[in-house]
Amino acid sequence: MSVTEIISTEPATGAELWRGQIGDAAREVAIARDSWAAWAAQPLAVRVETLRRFANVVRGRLEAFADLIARETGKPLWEARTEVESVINKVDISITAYSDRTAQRRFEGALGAKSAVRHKPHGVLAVLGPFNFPAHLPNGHIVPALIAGNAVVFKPSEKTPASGAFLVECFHAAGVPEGVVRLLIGGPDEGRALASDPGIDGLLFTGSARAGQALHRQFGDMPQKILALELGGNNPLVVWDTPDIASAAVIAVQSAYMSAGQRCTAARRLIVKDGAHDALVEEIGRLIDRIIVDHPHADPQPLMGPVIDNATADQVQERFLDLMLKGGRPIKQMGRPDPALPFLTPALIDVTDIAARPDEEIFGPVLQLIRVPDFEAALAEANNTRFGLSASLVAGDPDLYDRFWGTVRAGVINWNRPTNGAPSNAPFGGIGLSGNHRPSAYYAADYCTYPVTSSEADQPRASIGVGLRE
Ligand SMILES: NC(=O)C1=CN([C@@H]2O[C@H](COP(=O)(O)OP(=O)(O)OC[C@H]3O[C@@H](n4cnc5c(N)ncnc54)[C@H](O)[C@@H]3O)[C@@H](O)[C@H]2O)C=CC1
Ligand SMILES: O=C(O)CCC(=O)N[C@@H](CCC(=O)O)C(=O)O
Repeated sequence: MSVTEIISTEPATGAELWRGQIGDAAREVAIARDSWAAWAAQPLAVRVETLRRFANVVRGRLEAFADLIARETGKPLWEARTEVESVINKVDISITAYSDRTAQRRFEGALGAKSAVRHKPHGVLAVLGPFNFPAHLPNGHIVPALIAGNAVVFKPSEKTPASGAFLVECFHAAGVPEGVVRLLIGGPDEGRALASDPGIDGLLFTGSARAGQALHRQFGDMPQKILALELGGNNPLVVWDTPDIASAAVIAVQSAYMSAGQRCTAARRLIVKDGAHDALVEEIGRLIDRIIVDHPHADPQPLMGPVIDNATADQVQERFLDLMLKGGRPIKQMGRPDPALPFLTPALIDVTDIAARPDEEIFGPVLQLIRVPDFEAALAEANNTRFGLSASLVAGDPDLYDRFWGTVRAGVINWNRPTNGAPSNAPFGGIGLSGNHRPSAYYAADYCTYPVTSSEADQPRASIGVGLRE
């Protein structure tokens, strides 16, 4: 029997939250195709004004939106509120980015002509969103795409369709024509159908490396379509020679366990100097014991809610067990207080003695400790991954940071700051398996348009200087 509905349940309770019909990618793309030219023909000021209204609509619905995101993802309410703030802030940032990155440029050309560089929208862009930031991350593609004059077909994650539907409703309420932002409900099958629809001009994807690789293969013989991939990470946090153990431990905990470890920028590997790490590990352990893991609306507010669903909790537990079977030594065991629900307690495991450590992203609250003899080995270990999204160094010595910055391969490199919490007013993307060199956030403006170079004169101007007989 074919599935015709997507049902969204609250991870924290298992209660049904939302249900909706699975959509038809071809239909949504056709509607968007019919609508995009009129949107692109609007003056930029009209599109900008419409997007500013969208920000106001979201602002007016902040509490309802945050409540929905908290219920649907399980993230704490305070964190869901910060996600909605990011949705609002994205508008002004994207307007600035559009003029900064894609403004018209004119300069002197040959024979008194002028040269000009202007940008055009692609047409219809598909957006596939992840579950962990079901509003902020797809919004980070949709807003710049709309400002640039594209139409969008957005498929939220099958795990967070209600948040996706809410977001689309806000665009429509603000006056973005219904045909210009289309909602496609569905899972990977609908994602594949959307990605292979001949009517799209490009795909903006945030999600796992595995899905990103599949899409990259699918787009292999379509160089004419823009493909932006924002993928996962196996991010290192190196703590070296710092007297401030308390702050280092806080940075480690924030990096590893915010959003229950379900951030692409979460620290997965904590790299420390062998023999000098005991105090740090003890302090992290003390903090872990104090972390409140609870329902998103609980009082006091938790640091972490559940992971997204029971299947994910099972997988994360299996991966933790697998690290133990391979020789990892748990410092803080992963707990699951209620086996029927996906609440996991934060885990810390020493994997130094595992000879071939799996270079995989464990998308949950697991931090792997790796002890190394010297800073050279720390740098090598930080780079011992196919991914390259974020990396942080905690150390007092600026020379160490210079070496770290110069050697480590990642799109986000921080000093005495967590690996996560990247700003929206800077480019955001990774190298290696973390993306395809089309960074998002501030640079999303780049992949939402293509540049057109023109040589222009108000009268024909030409001269063949050589090669003609008198
Ligand atoms: N670099 C970045 O900016 C970010 C990356 N992520 C990454 O996203 C992942 C977590 O999100 P998930 O929702 O689990 O990712 P996912 O890859 O499972 O799903 C993402 C979206 O793609 C769709 N999809 C899945 N397989 C597909 C396929 N073969 N073809 C077409 N569509 C497909 C899904 O339905 C969903 O809408 C993590 O790996 C995380 O690191 C998450 C947030 C930010
Ligand atoms: O896309 C932006 O506007 C900035 C990047 C961003 O928000 N990054 C966040 C969340 C991404 C994730 O980890 O899933 C972060 O760095 O924490």
